[in-house]
Amino acid sequence: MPRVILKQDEVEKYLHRASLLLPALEAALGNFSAGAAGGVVQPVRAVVPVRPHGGYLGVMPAYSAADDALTTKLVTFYEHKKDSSVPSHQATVLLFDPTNGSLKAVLDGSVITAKRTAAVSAIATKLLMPAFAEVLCILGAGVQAYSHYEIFMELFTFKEVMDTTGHIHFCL
Ligand SMILES: NC(=O)C1=CN([C@@H]2O[C@H](COP(=O)(O)OP(=O)(O)OC[C@H]3O[C@@H](n4cnc5c(N)ncnc54)[C@H](OP(=O)(O)O)[C@@H]3O)[C@@H](O)[C@H]2O)C=CC1
Ligand SMILES: O=C([O-])C1=[NH+]CCC1
Repeated sequence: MPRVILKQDEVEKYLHRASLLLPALEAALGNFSAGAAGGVVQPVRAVVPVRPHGGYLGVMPAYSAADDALTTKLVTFYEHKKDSSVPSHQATVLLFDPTNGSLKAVLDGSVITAKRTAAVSAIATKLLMPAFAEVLCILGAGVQAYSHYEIFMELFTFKEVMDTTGHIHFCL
């Protein structure tokens, strides 16, 4: 059995701001982009379709020599059903001891997925956004829309935010 099991509220406590992830993610992206010299082994995600139920299971293993971290995310994603109490995306992260392969921790992966994805978008935006951009437009209004809104409002300044529910938020 792993020594540590972190449920969603506990992961949320450690990751209370997605921007806490930025330095580690920038380093990880740099290491991945450096190829073999960066010491990241991350095969393309394996995806198993669950056709009768309109879903998928994705398996996302990785090893980072710089962090000496061995992990995999398991994620299921299903068609979003209106009024369902089950989120369309559910994830779990397993962390192993790289020296002997023992399972060290099982973490709820939903908060990690929401915040990591938004943080990576924010890194790309920091590098690519034109200086004159004033309006943030978010397509969709689900988990990712919220996590992107959260970190974009923390890092950037916009005059307006528009979403696909038709709401416009005036920021200045
Ligand atoms: N790259 C990555 O690492 C990750 C990518 N993703 C992807 O991000 C996307 C959003 O994920 P998530 O927020 O968790 O999903 P949710 O199910 O929480 O939200 C999906 C949102 O998209 C809206 N939507 C669906 N179809 C349309 C459409 N045709 N036009 C406008 N809005 C639409 C839904 O509206 P309604 O409620 O009205 O149906 C809902 O608000 C997905 O495609 C997901 O696979 C997610 C996690 C990680
Ligand atoms: O990385 C991820 O968790 C996912 N990408 C697309 C669906 C889920």
